[in-house]
Amino acid sequence: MAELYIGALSGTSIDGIDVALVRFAPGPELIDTHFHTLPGSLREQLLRLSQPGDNEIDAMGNADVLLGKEFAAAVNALLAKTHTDPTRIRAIGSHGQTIRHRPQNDPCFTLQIGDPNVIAVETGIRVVADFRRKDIALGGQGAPLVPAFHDAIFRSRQVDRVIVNIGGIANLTVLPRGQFSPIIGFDTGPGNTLLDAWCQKMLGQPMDKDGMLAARGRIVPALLQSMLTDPYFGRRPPKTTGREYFSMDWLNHHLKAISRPGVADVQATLLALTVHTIADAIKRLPMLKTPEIYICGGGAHNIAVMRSLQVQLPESKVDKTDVIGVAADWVEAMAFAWLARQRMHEQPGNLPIVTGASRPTVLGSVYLPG
Ligand SMILES: Nc1ncnc2c1ncn2[C@@H]1O[C@H](COP(=O)(O)OP(=O)(O)OP(=O)(O)O)[C@@H](O)[C@H]1O
Ligand SMILES: CC(=O)N[C@H]1[C@@H]2OC[C@@H](O2)[C@@H](O)[C@@H]1O[C@H](C)C(=O)O
Repeated sequence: MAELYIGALSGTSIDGIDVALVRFAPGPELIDTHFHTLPGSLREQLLRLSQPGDNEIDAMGNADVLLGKEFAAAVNALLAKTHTDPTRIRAIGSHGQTIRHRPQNDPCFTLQIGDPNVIAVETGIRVVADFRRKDIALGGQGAPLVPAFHDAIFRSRQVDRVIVNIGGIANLTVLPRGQFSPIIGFDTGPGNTLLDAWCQKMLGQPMDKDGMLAARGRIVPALLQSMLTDPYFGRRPPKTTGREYFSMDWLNHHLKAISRPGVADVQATLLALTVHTIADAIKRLPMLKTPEIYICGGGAHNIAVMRSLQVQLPESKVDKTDVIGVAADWVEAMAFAWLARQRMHEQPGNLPIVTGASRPTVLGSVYLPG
């Protein structure tokens, strides 16, 4: 029997909440979507919580509830838009908002907020949340989780494929055409986070729309080389990272040695960093024969990013995931609908080969409205 789920996510760009209504019959079909803008004050609070600071517990407790309300509002708006009664939804899969991810700590941890109890009560729908920590309890990094979903919907028998999500952080999934070849998945490094941060700082704009500022600049080779020396890029997977690592402090550290860099030149160099680290990660993948490369996440709209990826990977066709059936903006939200369904069907959600966990496991806890 067909089932309806809603996937909800606020990603590392902290630009707003993506919600997707998905029908599983049993393959997933995207029915409709909604993007819910976060109030500016809450966005500020979340950005602050993403870096170590003062009085974090009070700030986190407050943001946890406020964000839960925003997730509920986002879901309710989608239900209204689609004239869907809440009783028809089997569950909401809510990722929440990552405010800290410390895969290198001992013990490592990850923290997502957006209280699922509030979401359940204010929507009247059961919520599956806390998707990452069971994987961490089993020795994994709790991320990336989307590779299992990519495998479920994007794997081809004929060609090798690489799916690249360019969100705040960029992550990729390698889907070899052979049924039994292992999937590879990891975070390549910064996606849009530094591009957004520099643009915000220098121009007061939340993003460099279509890479226009970057297109006016020239790459600063010394800055690019300095950033590329970061050990993260050379590390072997499993590996994940976050905006608390690739932060303005990280950029300022590398800028120190550069005398009077131009605003557009730094933007161009940051764009080159994103593209270079993704392309380099793909070039170093074993066993792939000219894979097809499909991009999702907000970075797929950055024309300059897409063009330069194609230049760096001339033998492959670089395209958006739209051409293989899912609009680039909605892959992640759909993935959390899928993960909620995995939870309700008591099926594993993680891929140990990707996260480093000791075994596949059912992910997430269930929160009831009643
Ligand atoms: N037209 C555009 N031009 C340039 N950049 C864009 C454009 N549209 C979206 N973006 C970028 O995409 C970002 C949002 O991407 P997305 O929603 O995939 O991030 P996210 O889901 O928060 O991240 P993550 O996958 O890391 O959790 C914006 O912050 C912006 O940098
Ligand atoms: C801890 C965390 O929130 N990680 C995100 C982040 O954003 C992109 C990349 O880094 C990815 O590893 C992950 O999100 C997706 C949804 C994932 O788990 O696959």
